[in-house]
Amino acid sequence: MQDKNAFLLLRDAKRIVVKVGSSLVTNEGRGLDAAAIGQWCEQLAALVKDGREVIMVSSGAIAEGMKRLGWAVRPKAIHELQAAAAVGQMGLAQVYETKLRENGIGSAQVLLTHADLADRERYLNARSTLLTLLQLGVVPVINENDTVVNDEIKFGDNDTLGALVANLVEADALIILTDQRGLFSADPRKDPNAYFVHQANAGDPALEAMAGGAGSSIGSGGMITKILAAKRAAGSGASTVIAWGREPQALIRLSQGEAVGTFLQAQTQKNQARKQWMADHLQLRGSVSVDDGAASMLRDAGKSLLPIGMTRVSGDFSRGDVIAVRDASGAEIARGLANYSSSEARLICRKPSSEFEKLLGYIAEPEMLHRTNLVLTR
Ligand SMILES: Nc1ncnc2c1ncn2[C@@H]1O[C@H](COP(=O)(O)OP(=O)(O)O)[C@@H](O)[C@H]1O
Ligand SMILES: N[C@@H](CCC(=O)OP(=O)(O)O)C(=O)O
Repeated sequence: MQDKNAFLLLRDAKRIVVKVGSSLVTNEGRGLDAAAIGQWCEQLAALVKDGREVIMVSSGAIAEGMKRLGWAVRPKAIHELQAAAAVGQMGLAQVYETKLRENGIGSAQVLLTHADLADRERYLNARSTLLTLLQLGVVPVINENDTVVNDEIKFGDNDTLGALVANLVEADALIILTDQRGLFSADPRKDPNAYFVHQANAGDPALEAMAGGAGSSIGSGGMITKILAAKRAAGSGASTVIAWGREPQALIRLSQGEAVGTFLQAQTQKNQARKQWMADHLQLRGSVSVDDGAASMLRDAGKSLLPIGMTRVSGDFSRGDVIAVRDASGAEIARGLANYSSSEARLICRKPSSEFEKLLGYIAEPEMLHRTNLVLTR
C-alpha cells in the first residue's frame, strides 16, 4: 500500500541513515568538497539536536586518495586502489570530524567489510557499538574498509553498505544523496524524455528496469544499486529517499515531511520485519529458562533479559546466535540474539552484573538478551 504523500512518514523517522556518493563528496573527483560536507554536517547536527539518531555513510576515499597521490586515472590494480582508499580516508574522516565538531556534535569513524556483517558475532559487535554511539549523540561516519577487501568480497558501492547499515541498526529511513534529483524513468544523462518518479513501492520490479549504471567515472553503482539498496532496506522496514545532494536543506526538509526527491516506501513495518527475521531463524542454537519474575519483565514490562533471572542454560551457542527463552513451564516466550555464549551464560546464570567481571574476566553487556534484539513469541 502506498501513502498519498509518503514523505510525511519521515516526520516520525527517529533513526536515519544518510548515504552520500563519491562524486558529491569529492566534487566529481576534484577534491573533498568541504563546503558541501559542512552543509550536510550542519543538517545532521540539527537533526541530532531535534532528538533524531543519524548515521552518515560516506564514499569518497578512493577519489580523494587519487587526488592526494596525484593520480589522474583510476588505477586497475587492487593494491593501488586500496592504497588510495587508505590515503583518502584520512582526509574524509578529518573533514567530517571538523565539520561536526564545529556544529557541537561528536563523530566516530567506523570502517566495515562484508565479512563483519556476515559473521554473527561481529555483526552483533558492530550493532552494539553503533547503537551505543547513537545513544551518546555521536554521529558515526561509515565507509567500507577498502584496504582489506578485494573485488570478490567487497560491497563495492556504498548504496549496498548504506542499506546493510539500515538493516543492522533497524533504521526508519535511508536517505541516499546523489548527483541527480532522484529516480527517473531512464538515465537522464542519456534520455532527455525521462520523467521523474516521485514515489513508488520499494522492491517494485518495474523500478529495476528504469535504473541504469553509474553516469560518471567517479560514482560506481549508478541508480540500479540505489534501487536494490531500497529493496534491501525495506526488508527491515526502512523506507528510502533518493535525493539531490546539493538540494538546499534537503535533510531538514525531508525530516519535516517535505517531498524532496524520490520516496521508495517499505511495505513491511519495522517490528514485523524483525519478528519475521527472528522467526526465520528456525534453527535455534539453544535456550535459557527464566524464573517468573524475569518472564513477566520480558512479557509485560518490555524489558531485557538479565542473567540474574535465568535458571538454566541449554544447548551450545555462541555470542550472536539466536536462542529461545523459556518460562518455568518450559514454554517458549521469546527469542533473540545472545550476548553471551552458552559456556559464559552458565557462569553468569543467576548472577548480578556486578559479578560478571569476576566470573568472566570482562563484561560485555549487563543483559543476556537486549530488548532491541528480542521478540516475544507468545
Ligand atoms: N533511472 C535513472 N535515474 C536517475 N539516474 C540514473 C538512472 N539510471 C542511471 N542513472 C545514473 O546514476 C547516476 C548516479 O549514480 P552514481 O554515479 O553511482 O552516483 P553516487 O556516487 O552518488 O552513488 C546518475 O548520475 C545517473 O547518470
Ligand atoms: N568505499 C569507496 C566507495 C565506493 C563508491 O564509489 O561508492 P559510491 O560513490 O557511493 O557509488 C570509497 O570511499 O572510495
